[in-house]
Amino acid sequence: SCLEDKCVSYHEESPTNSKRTNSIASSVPRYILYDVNAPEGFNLRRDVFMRMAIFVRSLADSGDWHLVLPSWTHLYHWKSPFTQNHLPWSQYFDLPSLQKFAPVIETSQFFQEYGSKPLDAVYILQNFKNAWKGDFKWEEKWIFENCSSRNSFSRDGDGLYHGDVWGYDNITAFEVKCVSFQGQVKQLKELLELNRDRAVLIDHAEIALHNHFGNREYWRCRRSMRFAKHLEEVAKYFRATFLNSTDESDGINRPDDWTQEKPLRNAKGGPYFCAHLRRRDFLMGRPNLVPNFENAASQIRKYQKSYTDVETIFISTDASQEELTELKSSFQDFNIVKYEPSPNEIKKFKDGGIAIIDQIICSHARLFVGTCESTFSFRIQEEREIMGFNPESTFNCFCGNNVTDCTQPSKWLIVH
Ligand SMILES: C[C@@H]1O[C@H](OP(=O)(O)OP(=O)(O)OC[C@H]2O[C@@H](n3cnc4c(=O)[nH]c(N)nc43)[C@H](O)[C@@H]2O)[C@@H](O)[C@H](O)[C@@H]1O
Repeated sequence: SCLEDKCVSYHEESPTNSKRTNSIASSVPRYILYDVNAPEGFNLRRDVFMRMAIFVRSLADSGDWHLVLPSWTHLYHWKSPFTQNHLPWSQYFDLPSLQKFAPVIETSQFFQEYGSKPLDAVYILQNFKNAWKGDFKWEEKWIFENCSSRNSFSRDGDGLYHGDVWGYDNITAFEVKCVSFQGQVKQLKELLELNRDRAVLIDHAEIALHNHFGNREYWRCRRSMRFAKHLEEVAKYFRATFLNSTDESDGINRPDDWTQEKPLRNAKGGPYFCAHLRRRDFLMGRPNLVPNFENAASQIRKYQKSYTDVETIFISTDASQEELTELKSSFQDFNIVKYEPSPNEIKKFKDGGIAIIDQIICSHARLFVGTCESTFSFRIQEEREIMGFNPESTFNCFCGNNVTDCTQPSKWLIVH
């Protein structure tokens, strides 16, 4: 927890504190904004969202707090040649479902309600300098310290800090502080209690860990992350048209309202396998985990022994066009199906939406084999847990080249 002297000096150091909100009625809306390390991908960001949503939900008795959903800026992995900035969460997720778990609002609503006033505080989380080194000891702690890396905020003549948040370059704040932070997200409450702030931005929120990974609260939050209906519709049509797969025939019973879901274990899935074959930066970053296509196809053939009636394989991949030709020849013994969106669909759904459609189709397969350590695959596994598949059909990943018996994913089973 906060070391006392640092907490005190925080107040003394702040020359603009007089302008900060210092007393507010409990009914006044208050806002937590957050941001994530720029290079992180979409599916890790979903996990960071969960940590923050679970945290903000836990603040229900401490004021009218809202979590502001960070509008999407163009992510590194989004390769289509048009910019994809300032996208709302409703582009990808069903907002009413999210709001049944935690008080979340879109960035646009935050600007409407809060206007262009300076944020009260920006807390930039960073790892402790000695983290994981020498006599490092794991404990929950945080402390204000000098910033260990550059950030976008700088102090101007008006005494305010000006910076760039989510691609908006006109954000101002009364205070910007770096916080060496280790431990669970719930520690952020101590930071919030230092002042009666109305709007606080937590940057590098990925540094704060889940309060509890995999408990009931975790899964309730995860279940609330229903995809946007327009993406669900496309995936549903694709499954019915090209994969002979409908919820009825696949034994899937998912009520429209996630709070009505019951624990189930009888999902069967459509008559197809799904292979998630992660390429691109994974080939560089985790080469030992990525098999070539020939090898991947022979691994699927082994699974086929337990699923003798399945001959169709749905391929989900970020492979390049050139790689796809090779992929198709390697899998030619199978009936290969791939979702290939038209340019119009890519413009409409964006790269994130196309990836989600792939994920939805994969999550309904009879058997899923993913890429080890890919968060894209992890999110599919969770989706299958929610729908009630046999875990044996879900927690599988391809072994890299020259490896016959690799570590398979941990079975994170759903808790209701
Ligand atoms: C090596 C690490 O990998 C981590 O990726 P990893 O967990 O797989 O998963 P993501 O963080 O989602 O990043 C991968 C991104 O690549 C695209 N992508 C990957 N697989 C597919 C697919 O099957 N279909 C489609 N349509 N798109 C795909 C998609 O935009 C997705 O969000 C990154 O988050 C880290 O930044 C780092 O690069």
